[in-house]
Amino acid sequence: MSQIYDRVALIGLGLIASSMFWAMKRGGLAGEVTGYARSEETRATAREIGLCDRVCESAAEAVEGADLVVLCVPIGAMEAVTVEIAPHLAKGATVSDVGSVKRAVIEAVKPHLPKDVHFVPAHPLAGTEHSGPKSGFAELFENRWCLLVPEGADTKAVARLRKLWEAMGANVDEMEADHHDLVLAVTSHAPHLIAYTMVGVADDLRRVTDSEIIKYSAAGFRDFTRIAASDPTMWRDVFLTNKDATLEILGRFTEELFALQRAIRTGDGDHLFDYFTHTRAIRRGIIEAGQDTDAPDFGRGAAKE
Ligand SMILES: NC(=O)C1=CN([C@@H]2O[C@H](COP(=O)(O)OP(=O)(O)OC[C@H]3O[C@@H](n4cnc5c(N)ncnc54)[C@H](O)[C@@H]3O)[C@@H](O)[C@H]2O)C=CC1
Ligand SMILES: O=C(O)C(=O)Cc1ccc(O)cc1
Repeated sequence: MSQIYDRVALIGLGLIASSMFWAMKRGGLAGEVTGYARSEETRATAREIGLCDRVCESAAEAVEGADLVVLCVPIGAMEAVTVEIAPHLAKGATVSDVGSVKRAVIEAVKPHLPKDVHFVPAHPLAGTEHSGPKSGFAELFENRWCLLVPEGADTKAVARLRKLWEAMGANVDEMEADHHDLVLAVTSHAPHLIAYTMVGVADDLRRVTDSEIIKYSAAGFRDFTRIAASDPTMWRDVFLTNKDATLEILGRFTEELFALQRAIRTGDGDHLFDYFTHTRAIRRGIIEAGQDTDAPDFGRGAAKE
């Protein structure tokens, strides 16, 4: 595959940045890739494992001369990083990010960028519960969606970034920021919160010992524990910044949960049966649309069925 950018800078060297690096290297998609992470330890690990062609001592140094800069830090760090790099960005460069929430990132980043750079927010819908520089792999984005939220950005800059994500194996769609945040609240953010809660509940239930929880974990609970092992900083930031959409979905969730609770208490088998028949149809619809991988890890390189 041919080179799409001459110089890419990755700010934050965790799961997503390292997966991008390996995918770009595999495909020859970037000339030089520079990287920066806040912690000395992460920078040392990156140098050790060959993550990035050049690991820099500051974000400012990393973005110098880059034609693409991708912010791969937790959402709460996006603004500070942008303020730091803004004076050092090359004229005509594209700045993007991979944050799980889009409106908050746009509000944190856009006001600080010079007028002569293009801002094209992005969100790859691919990940695992692992984090850090060693957790990435080139196949992470294969057959996964990457949503671009261009909000009127230069069409050539958007098309070039789309090309990069497609070359890394992703299917690309464009979406408006608030809609993105609502869709993700339903499909990712609320489910993560429910998983965190379920694992917390199991832990509270002292009648079920830890060893029993581990020993008898059926697939459903096992998936909850996997999701609940996700990075606490990242997920704290997701809920703090996608507050309204998450609260709306959780409101609906608790209403439905109470209705099911009532059906169980009153012995209303018809309600339960109809509800589960409806949800089964939704699942089958997803499979027929070819959008389920049945992979144990969401995003772990499984091909579309
Ligand atoms: N983990 C996942 O499954 C997915 C995460 N995302 C988004 O991608 C972004 C990064 O997530 P991961 O790669 O999973 O995180 P990670 O925890 O693996 O890596 C984050 C990196 O950012 C660095 N960092 C933190 N604060 C910094 C700062 N102020 N300046 C410079 N570097 C800083 C950390 O040292 C670390 O190297 C987040 O915004 C997250 O919402 C998007 C899709 C999936
Ligand atoms: O590991 C999982 O189950 C995920 O859901 C991965 C994931 C986490 C955050 C995102 O914004 C996108 C994908």
